[in-house]
Amino acid sequence: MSQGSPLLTLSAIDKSFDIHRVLNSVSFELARGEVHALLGENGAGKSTLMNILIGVYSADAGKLELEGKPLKISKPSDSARQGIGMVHQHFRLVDRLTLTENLLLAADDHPQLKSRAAAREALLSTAKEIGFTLNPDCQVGELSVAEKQRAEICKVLALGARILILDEPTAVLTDSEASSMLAAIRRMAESGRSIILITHKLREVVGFSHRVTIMRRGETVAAGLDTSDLSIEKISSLMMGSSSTSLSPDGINSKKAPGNIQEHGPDLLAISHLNARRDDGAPALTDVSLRVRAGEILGLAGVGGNGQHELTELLSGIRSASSGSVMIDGADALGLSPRQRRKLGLRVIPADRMASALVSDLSIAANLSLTSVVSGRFGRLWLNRRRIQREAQASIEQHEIAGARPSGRMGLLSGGNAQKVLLAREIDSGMKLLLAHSPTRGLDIRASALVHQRLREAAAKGAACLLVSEDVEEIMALSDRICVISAGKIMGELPGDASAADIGRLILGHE
Ligand SMILES: Nc1ncnc2c1ncn2[C@@H]1O[C@H](COP(=O)(O)OP(=O)(O)OP(=O)(O)O)[C@@H](O)[C@H]1O
Repeated sequence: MSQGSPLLTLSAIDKSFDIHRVLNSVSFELARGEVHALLGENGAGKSTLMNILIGVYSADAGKLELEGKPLKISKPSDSARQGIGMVHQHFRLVDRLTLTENLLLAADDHPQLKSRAAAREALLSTAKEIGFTLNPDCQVGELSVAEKQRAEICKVLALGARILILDEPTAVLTDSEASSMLAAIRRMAESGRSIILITHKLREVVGFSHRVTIMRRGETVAAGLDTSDLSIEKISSLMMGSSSTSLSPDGINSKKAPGNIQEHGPDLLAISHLNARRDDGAPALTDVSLRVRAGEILGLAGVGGNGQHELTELLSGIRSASSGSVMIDGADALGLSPRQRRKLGLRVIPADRMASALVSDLSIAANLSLTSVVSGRFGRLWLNRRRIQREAQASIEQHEIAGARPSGRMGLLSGGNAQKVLLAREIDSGMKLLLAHSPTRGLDIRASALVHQRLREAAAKGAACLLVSEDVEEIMALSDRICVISAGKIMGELPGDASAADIGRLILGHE
């Protein structure tokens, strides 16, 4: 990392939405060739600050400077012209096009990338430089999540980014994919680029970043600290205020709650010899049998892409099985709609909450009441809107959904607060079986701990919980029993106190 004058400086940035002050005199400084982690709890203001830098929002006050000169950014193309690029969590690639075509689509301001051959060559040389392999002629829709991410990074770099903002780049990756991504990020910095790494994973901050800036509630609480002098405990207390370090680095309370393991009741979920296919016709699930009893959490561990997605869709009622049976609370559920399964007591926290469970264009009250409206609880002919608002306000208070108003738009909530809305809606008195898929993905330490607490409480009250997660620590922290899935097959069952090595052996197919 090069010393000397900073490459980029943001000083005393203010931003409000209506009367809500989101950034309060925030400062941030980036050096040439560094990986600079930007850290803060859900809702701290990280995305808003970065959106100001890339021209999506404009600041109400404050100053931006690039190489000591004022930087004027009023729209995204201004930041791109200055060599600032962002890779968002939801990739901006068109699935039906090849990677080369995606680059051409984004290359309006880049006459040197106008021909297909030039765009293709730019992608290949960028990939080679940072140690990625990619095929520029492959349709993006055929790529895995990790490949799409590499593709998006190459696209942004090929467009000339020298400052690269990465928004939680490892959130959707497996452990080994994440390690190679982090190593590539270091290589990008070594080649002179500057990286802003937004992450919730403190190990990535300490292990892979040169410096860290920490935000809390719209303010900078630590600016540009050298990570070589910092422990994970110190970072976590700076992030959350001093009261806070009973949580482990990734937000996982390492002990199961005392009394969590109780006398388990009857099977509320019984899956027998289930077979299903993927969208492309290949086998997704082969002869899967599982049962989850009242009062227990069954963890389903495995590397992502091994049938977990299809299993959750199938249990939710949005994918069909080729054979086998699924019983929910003793009733045959396979032929039932999602709504009928809900009546049996099934509640679902899907992996991609914004795509499959929440409606970002609707209000928070509408999202909280969505399922009750369908069931007629707020009236059959006319909706009792006042009651919907009143109950939403009570839910917001009870679940401490910061910055939320019943009439506020769902899509504007931060990730952690959006998950709280979903938990508030799904964990209700009618719940018997909770299916939670990667419930803490993208959440900060405190929000993750809250989700874990909710799962434990649900089990303690007698619900059966199926926790599907790629995060082995999460599985170990919460599960009473653990099953391992690989290539769509259940590889075996382990007790809740099994070690990561035991789980790893089953994932690899070794007894
Ligand atoms: N366009 C907007 N209108 C109103 N409020 C907004 C808007 N964008 C963000 N907010 C609010 O600003 C606050 C900061 O949100 P922001 O997304 O910047 O946080 P974050 O630190 O990136 O959180 P996360 O880690 O969950 O992504 C939140 O309370 C959010 O609801």
